[in-house]
Amino acid sequence: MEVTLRYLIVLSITLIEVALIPYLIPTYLGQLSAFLIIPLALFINGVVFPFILESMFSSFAYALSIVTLLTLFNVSDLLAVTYYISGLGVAFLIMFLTRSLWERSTLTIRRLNRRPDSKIFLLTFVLSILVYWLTKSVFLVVGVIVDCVFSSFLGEFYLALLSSLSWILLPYLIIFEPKSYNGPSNQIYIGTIEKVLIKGVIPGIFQSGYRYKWVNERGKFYIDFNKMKNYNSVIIGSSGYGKSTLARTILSQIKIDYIVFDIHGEYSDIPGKKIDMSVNGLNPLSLFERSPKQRSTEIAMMLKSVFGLGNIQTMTISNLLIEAYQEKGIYDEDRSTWSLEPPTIRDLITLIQRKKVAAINSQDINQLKSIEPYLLFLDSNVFLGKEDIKDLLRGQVVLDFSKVTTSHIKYIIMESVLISIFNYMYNEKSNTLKRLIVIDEAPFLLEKESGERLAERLFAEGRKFGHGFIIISQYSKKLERIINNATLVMAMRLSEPDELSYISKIIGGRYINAERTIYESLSGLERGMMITRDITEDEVIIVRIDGR
Ligand SMILES: Nc1ncnc2c1ncn2[C@@H]1O[C@H](COP(=O)(O)OP(=O)(O)OP(=O)(O)O)[C@@H](O)[C@H]1O
Repeated sequence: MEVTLRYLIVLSITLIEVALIPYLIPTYLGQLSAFLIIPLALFINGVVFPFILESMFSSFAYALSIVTLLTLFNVSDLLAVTYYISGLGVAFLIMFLTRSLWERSTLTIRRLNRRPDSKIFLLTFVLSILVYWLTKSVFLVVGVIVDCVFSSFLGEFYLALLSSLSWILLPYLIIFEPKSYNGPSNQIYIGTIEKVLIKGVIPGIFQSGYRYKWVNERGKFYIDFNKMKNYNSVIIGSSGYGKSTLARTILSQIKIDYIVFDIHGEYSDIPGKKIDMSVNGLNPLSLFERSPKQRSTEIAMMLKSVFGLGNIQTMTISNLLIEAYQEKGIYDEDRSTWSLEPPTIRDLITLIQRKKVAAINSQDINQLKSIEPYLLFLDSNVFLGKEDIKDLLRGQVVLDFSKVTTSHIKYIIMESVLISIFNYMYNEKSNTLKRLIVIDEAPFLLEKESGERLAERLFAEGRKFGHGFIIISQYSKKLERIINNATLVMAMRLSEPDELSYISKIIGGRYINAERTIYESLSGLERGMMITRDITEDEVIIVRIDGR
């Protein structure tokens, strides 16, 4: 057989394998292909190629191209190369036992060139530049050079040409057909996948179970909210590593309504109306379609959380509120009155002052006095907003809290807006995501008991009504009760050991060794990188976020 034809056959086999394996990986066999199909293919190649090429040396030279294939399929460790080499070993044995083949093969050794072929050096130069231009990979360039030099000593120009060409063709086939995560429709592009966590081929000797390691991956990472079990996600990471940037990347592409709780004024450049909460404000005593009694309890509980009030103070406020609603003609039993204009904090203070004058015993006066300072503290123009909250929150909205001066007021507005979202949410069921709510600096809300309870309910019940949440936090404290209802946890660099182990456990799932590997990487992630579990592939990946 012609030498050229032999190399063409070998190259074609490799290319067919490369073309077929990507179709097998995502669809049918998942990670199994990396552990079964590739090693098997490599072993068979190792056995068959020496017979086709009629040379052990050429087959070995070709092994370098095989390394490319391995690298591209993330089976980049030396262990995997041994599948091919062991195949060569089997071929060697067969050749040795069948003397004729052995003799033909050893002819190559005798043919070894002492003076390398200059044509091949020129070829090396051209191919190296081409490979670098196409792939920007020094690894592949080194592969071409080694392959060519090896072939030049064999004096086989075609081997140099064909096996080097495979260093270009293999990456070309894969680079230009990246593995797609989550399909092309309804997607939000997040960035490029750089690594994927895979289970090692052999169980660890000094530890129980398989060891996990990161291998290079190529592909794009998308979020498709409608494919999520619930629409909730958590973004966690130390300050300055890109949490808000990631949220902005999502929001700048999303087509549906959203509400962003922007605590530090970091979302001014995304689409949508920006509302300065220090100016517009809203009346926290609005009913938001609740009954006056329910709403009075909610407000009293909120003030209890904010100021750490006692039970008697909380009850006093609740009763006062019911009275204040009644003074405005709003009654629990008459639903038609619920749409009347609600009282304000200022009305509540006036009511206390009137009641103090009218009180007949000192106990009543003292109770009223004990809550008065808190209400006076909240007597702010911020709470005199007359705009209908429903109109305020329609469409794509950024609620800018950066100019609201006191944290108590900030919190009360936040909780009131969330309660209104919560109450209006029940009006309509939905099978798709209709509105995304982004809460930056979530601990600010979650540290208060009433805020935590509210967030927990919203997280658990939002899906049915087409509401999804993105909770952003620097630490996991207080996230425990909501994180289990989050489909996607996107973690950036963390440094606290407790945080690291908690989040690694969440992302790593039930595999203890995976958790260890994630822990180590999470503590050293660069800015703009994250570790997450891809929900469609169920793979843990490292993504470089395309920040906007
Ligand atoms: N993916 C990215 N690509 C490029 N630059 C980024 C990326 N992510 C973040 N940065 C840069 O890092 C800086 C901090 O980012 P960002 O404000 O998003 O961090 P953060 O985690 O939200 O911080 P904080 O918790 O303090 O709000 C910004 O200057 C931003 O431009």
